[in-house]
Amino acid sequence: MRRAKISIIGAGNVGATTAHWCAAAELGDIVLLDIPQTEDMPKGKALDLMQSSPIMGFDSTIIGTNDYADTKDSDVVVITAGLPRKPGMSRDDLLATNAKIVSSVAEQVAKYSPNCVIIVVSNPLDAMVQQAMKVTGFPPARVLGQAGVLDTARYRTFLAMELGVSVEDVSALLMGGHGDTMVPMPTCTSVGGIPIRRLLSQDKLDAIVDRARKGGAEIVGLLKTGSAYYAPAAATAQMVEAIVKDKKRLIPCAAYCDKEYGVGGFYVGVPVVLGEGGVQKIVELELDDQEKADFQKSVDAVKELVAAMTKLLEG
Ligand SMILES: NC(=O)c1ccc[n+]([C@@H]2O[C@H](COP(=O)([O-])OP(=O)(O)OC[C@H]3O[C@@H](n4cnc5c(N)ncnc54)[C@H](O)[C@@H]3O)[C@@H](O)[C@H]2O)c1
Ligand SMILES: O=C(O)C[C@H](O)C(=O)O
Repeated sequence: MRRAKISIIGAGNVGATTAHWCAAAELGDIVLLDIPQTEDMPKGKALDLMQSSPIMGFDSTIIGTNDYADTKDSDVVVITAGLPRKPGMSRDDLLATNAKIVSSVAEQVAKYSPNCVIIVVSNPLDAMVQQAMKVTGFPPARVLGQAGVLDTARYRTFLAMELGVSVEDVSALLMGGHGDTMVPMPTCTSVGGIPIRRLLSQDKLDAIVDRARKGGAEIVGLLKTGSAYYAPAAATAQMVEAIVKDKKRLIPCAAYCDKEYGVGGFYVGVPVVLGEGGVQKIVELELDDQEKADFQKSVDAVKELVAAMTKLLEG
């Protein structure tokens, strides 16, 4: 059986850690790419990671490079290239710099791996994934963004901490954009099969939702030099796994919604079936009035961000 080829563009914190999780799970052979100015850094990280394989017991070839030719014919390409935010910044403050970076990366990805599935991680996520689809001209099913798996994992972690139970028993869903307007779905949250509202008061639930919404900023405030990477990389690796193993995971991703949820042609976090070829299906839920209003607010924020990006890029 042929191993999957996974290229990761941007060999910084999220990129290198995604390579680590993907290699440890034997998801395929990995190419870690960064800009020429970083010289041999991607090679160094790749070799270091390879040397952990006899200890950890995984078979995966990992190479580091500054040359897109090495990424040729990848099955999955993860884009983590771009600046992370610093304390006091919002993700949207990265728009101008990262839109240019993601555009140039997407152009190279389309040239060297015209049949791949792209997972965008760079922020501000919902605008970056829209730009990647535009530049590559790929069908929307093959371009998606990582946000919901991470945001949901944060929400699940805080719920498990509050209830003193295993994270494994907490099942949940968050929708909307990857920003302060993300939409938690208490009606889709349960612990060991028990609806969350039977276990937690509304006040406690609201506080947990608020912490999950601000989960990225909480880590930025603690790290001071950049943003989260262990959990974001684990979330990305889970998406890579779903694609290369055609697992058909039902998980939240930033997916292109046109008629779906009445979004009208933008990327936003929704539950999808993720497998071979990318997004196999967008799962449309009946939202209650509050969820509808919150989701619309989040979609409006994404639309504003994309409009700002278009203005920046077009002059
Ligand atoms: N979607 C999410 O949930 C999520 C989570 C965490 C981080 N992020 C975002 O991911 C991005 C990366 O975060 P990080 O912590 O790894 O940052 P980092 O600074 O550690 O790494 C970024 C890497 O991108 C490289 N890079 C810059 N321009 C490039 C280009 N044109 N081509 C290839 N590589 C290029 C840099 O040299 C650097 O090595 C940031 O934008 C961050 O906000 C998103
Ligand atoms: O918060 C950030 O800037 C990084 C990422 O989007 C996160 O949620 O951790």
